[in-house]
Amino acid sequence: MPELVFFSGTMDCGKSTLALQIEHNRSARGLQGMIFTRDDRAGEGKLSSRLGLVTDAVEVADGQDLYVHLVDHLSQGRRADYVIADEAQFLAPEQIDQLARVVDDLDLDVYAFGITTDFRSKLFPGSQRLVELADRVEVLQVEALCWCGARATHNARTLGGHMVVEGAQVVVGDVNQPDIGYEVLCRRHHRRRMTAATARASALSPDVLPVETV
Ligand SMILES: Nc1ncnc2c1ncn2[C@@H]1O[C@H](COP(=O)(O)OP(=O)(O)O)[C@@H](O)[C@H]1O
Ligand SMILES: Cc1cn([C@H]2C[C@H](O)[C@@H](COP(=O)(O)O)O2)c(=O)[nH]c1=O
Repeated sequence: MPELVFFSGTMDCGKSTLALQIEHNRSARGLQGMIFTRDDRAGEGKLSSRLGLVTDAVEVADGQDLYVHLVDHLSQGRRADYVIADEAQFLAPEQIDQLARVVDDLDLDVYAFGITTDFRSKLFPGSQRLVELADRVEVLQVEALCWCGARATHNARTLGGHMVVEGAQVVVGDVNQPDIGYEVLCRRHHRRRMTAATARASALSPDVLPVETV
């Protein structure tokens, strides 16, 4: 049975790498994939991994109907044996419904990859819809780690190394704004807004001893 699978995890846990591996293994056996992405750090129409691999992809636009895109593609006599959607957190909920329809009505497997929550630990609308609709949600095996060594479960946005909790939900990483970065943290340190830089700074500052009053 074809499936809608949501591979989810924090940033930097290997989602795009896995997407490229699935694509490689299937294309090595003569299958052809339809690859969707949106706002990849490598630029428009690219699916890239931090390991340096990159492939061409269809850049999804606002309001684009992904089911219609597949139907048009197939009715032109072109092939699509499976579908990959990277950066799926950036898709609209309706586009996730369209991907579910691709599974159910076109009998194609759809592998979606994305982060579940944003820098404030709130669900992205696209990821929420994936959790609601997916046949399976798979958490990636390679753990990203917090600076303290615990498993990283949350994504922090940083400004000059300091965690911020205000701002737009979507700010693509590694492009345009050099001051803004992302860091994965465990829940404890995300709650305390303690990044690697702030932890280092507080470790360096001299202990403040309680002052005894007479
Ligand atoms: N220099 C490196 N050597 C080995 N593995 C690396 C290196 N740089 C990145 N990685 C691996 O790549 C992962 C990030 O891959 P990527 O697919 O881009 O992540 P995601 O799409 O989840 O953000 C890291 O978690 C790490 O396992
Ligand atoms: C937490 C968070 C992330 N983003 C952006 C930053 C990156 O461009 C992608 C995640 O890509 P990755 O391959 O999983 O590293 O999402 C964002 O726009 N808003 C956020 O809150």
